[in-house]
Amino acid sequence: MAGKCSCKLACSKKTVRNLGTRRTVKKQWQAAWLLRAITCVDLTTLSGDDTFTNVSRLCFKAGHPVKEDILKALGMEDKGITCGAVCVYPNRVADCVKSLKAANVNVPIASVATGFPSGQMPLKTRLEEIRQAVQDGATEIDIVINRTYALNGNWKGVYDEVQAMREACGDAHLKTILATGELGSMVNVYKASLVCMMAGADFIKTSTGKEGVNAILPVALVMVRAIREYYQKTGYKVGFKPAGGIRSAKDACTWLMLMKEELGDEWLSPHLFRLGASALLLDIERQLFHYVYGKYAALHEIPMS
Ligand SMILES: O=C[C@H](O)COP(=O)(O)O
Repeated sequence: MAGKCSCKLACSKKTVRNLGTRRTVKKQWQAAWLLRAITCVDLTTLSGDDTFTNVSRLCFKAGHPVKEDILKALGMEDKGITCGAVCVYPNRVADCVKSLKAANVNVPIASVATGFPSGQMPLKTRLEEIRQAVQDGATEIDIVINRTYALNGNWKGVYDEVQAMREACGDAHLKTILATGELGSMVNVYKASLVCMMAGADFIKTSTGKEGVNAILPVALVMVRAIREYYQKTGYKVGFKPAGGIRSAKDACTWLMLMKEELGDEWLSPHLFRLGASALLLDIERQLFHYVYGKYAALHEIPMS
């Protein structure tokens, strides 16, 4: 991706290169950061072969993200640590409602909607999909923006659609997925971020996880700076959700550092920060296991990850 100003782009690259190195967290501080990361994870399954069975398992895991013995060793067994939400296709929302109830787990249900991931459907259908997901029990909706409009510079079109989606959500939180890997330039990422926030997004999210390039730090930096600018100008705090390809505990810490450095401590909690990930929890649990037991877990030792 190339922005108009190569100097700014070089600065962004330097800023993000330093993120994982300038500040590193180790030992008990790393364990604390990882537990914090867990509370911000939107534990996700978005597959064609999703069934009630794997969705139930996901829901249970979202409510019990770390094994009891590890939590006890960390003195955190009574802190009610859960993931930020579960994230599924609209057709699986009812499965989540049933599974969370059966497991006695209180975790929000996020549903992707609006013809995820491409969004190539009539607006009427996309809005109906949102309403149905909310009616079925989703309290958070992850929509995709219209990339055709964005690439053609039709920002009014993007704004109008997101605003209609905002309305269709009712009380549900709206996360707008920019699909930055398909936006073609940093300038478009910046404009799309602002347009979504102006249209009422509660969160802006990098990617669907299905693009060729998903959550990457240089692009995220543009988005979080747009959030900062929007906050400074309007007083509204908008959340940030990187998603797609986030797999390691180290990555999770780096994303938290980005939030701390660019937006401050308030953006280190689930109401303003989420990590969209299907496979991140395994590595986080492995690292916590290592911190507690001084060795890496065999897979059978953390079977629910
Ligand atoms: O919104 C979440 C993403 O689809 C998850 O992507 P991932 O499977 O690469 O973690």
